[in-house]
Amino acid sequence: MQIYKVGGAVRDRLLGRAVEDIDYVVVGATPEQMQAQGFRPVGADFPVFLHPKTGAEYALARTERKSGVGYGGFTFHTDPSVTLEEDLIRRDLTINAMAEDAHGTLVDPYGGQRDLAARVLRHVSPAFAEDPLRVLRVARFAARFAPLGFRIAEETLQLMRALAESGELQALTAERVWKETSRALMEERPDVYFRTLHSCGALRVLLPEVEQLFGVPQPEKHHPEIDTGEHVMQVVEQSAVLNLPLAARWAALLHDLGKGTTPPSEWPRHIAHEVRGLKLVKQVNARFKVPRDCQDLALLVCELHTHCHRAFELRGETLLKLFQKLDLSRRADRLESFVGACEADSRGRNELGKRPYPQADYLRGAAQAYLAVSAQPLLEQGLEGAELGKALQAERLQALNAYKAAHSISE
Ligand SMILES: Nc1ccn([C@@H]2O[C@H](COP(=O)(O)OP(=O)(O)OP(=O)(O)O)[C@@H](O)[C@H]2O)c(=O)n1
Repeated sequence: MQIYKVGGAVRDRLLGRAVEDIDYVVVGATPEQMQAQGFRPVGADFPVFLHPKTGAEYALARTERKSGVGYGGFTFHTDPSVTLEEDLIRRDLTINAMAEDAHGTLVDPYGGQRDLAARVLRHVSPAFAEDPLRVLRVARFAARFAPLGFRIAEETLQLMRALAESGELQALTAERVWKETSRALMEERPDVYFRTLHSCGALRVLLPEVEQLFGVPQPEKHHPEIDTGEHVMQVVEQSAVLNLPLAARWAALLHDLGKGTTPPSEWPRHIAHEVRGLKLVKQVNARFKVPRDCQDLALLVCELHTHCHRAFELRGETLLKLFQKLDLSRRADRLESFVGACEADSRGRNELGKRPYPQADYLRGAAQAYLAVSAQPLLEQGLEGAELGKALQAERLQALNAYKAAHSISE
């Protein structure tokens, strides 16, 4: 049997990037031979094995034929006569379809090096269409490699368009879509993922609530970019510039969904879009079985982002309600993500986005004042239950009013 490194490890080495995990392909072996050498099979029907010591993945060279729609709709053909070239041709992109033998010799039958040098994401062959998830993968690689100047080949975009139109994307499981999307959100240019999906027609299928923001105008005074879809893309981009965690990036993507349901007669204003957005955010969260912390933050940012922008105008009572909604006394960690997503929103507006955002520090200070109020003295006075709750809120309100007063004096 011959063993080769394949895929991301080869690509990343050639790009001079850190190699995280190494995948291997094995040519000329049977499952029985692999097991005899101590490799552990990953699943009953899947020709992938784990190395007994390193845990690295070793896949038998295989060809795939489609047998049905969706995940699990594959049959694998694997036998010792499948060649390395036959295995590589069914992979997604030329830059992912290179292999390297134990001596470091590169096997590159489909122009991976050429495309790396030219900064092109190009599919290897029509076998690309065997797995519709690849539409999302290409968009994710575009998001990752955009800072290096990569673009998607025109013929690959056409194939992605055809797949988006074929209805196959609907069959992708929630888990697979969320995995790609959450990984893409953590890339350097997450907006490029959504821009790519928008341009090939996949956003319409996967996230129609975001798709419908394109073409919706906002008032030029606050939004020189005008188009709501463009605004949201810039906000998502800024969420990465600010190095925000996943939940805040997800919230950045969904914060303005309500603007997609404003009657055109009201454009470019979007009265109560924060509340109108909530139903749509819930809908998207449920569709992709999004983790709880991401779900909750997206709802909070959707409902309350304008509060954050208007922080200086908020009365003590409103600040109190805001912090209660954020459940700050139990979830103090949430403040940074909330404020971060709101700052990304403020920055995602062309040149106007370069304005400072003093609201962030103001709210941080107010939150400190709120959290500094301790229940201990009240407990010592013998208060309990609803009475204790009421007294605690009164003290918090006092602290917030004092903070507000001190802040306006110092201004
Ligand atoms: N739907 C898929 C998934 C994977 N692959 C192939 O399997 C390799 C390994 O897949 P994976 O580990 O998911 O991706 P990497 O390329 O290693 O990228 P990443 O750095 O994102 O892990 C890819 O390079 C590609 O050759 C593919 O062709 N189609």
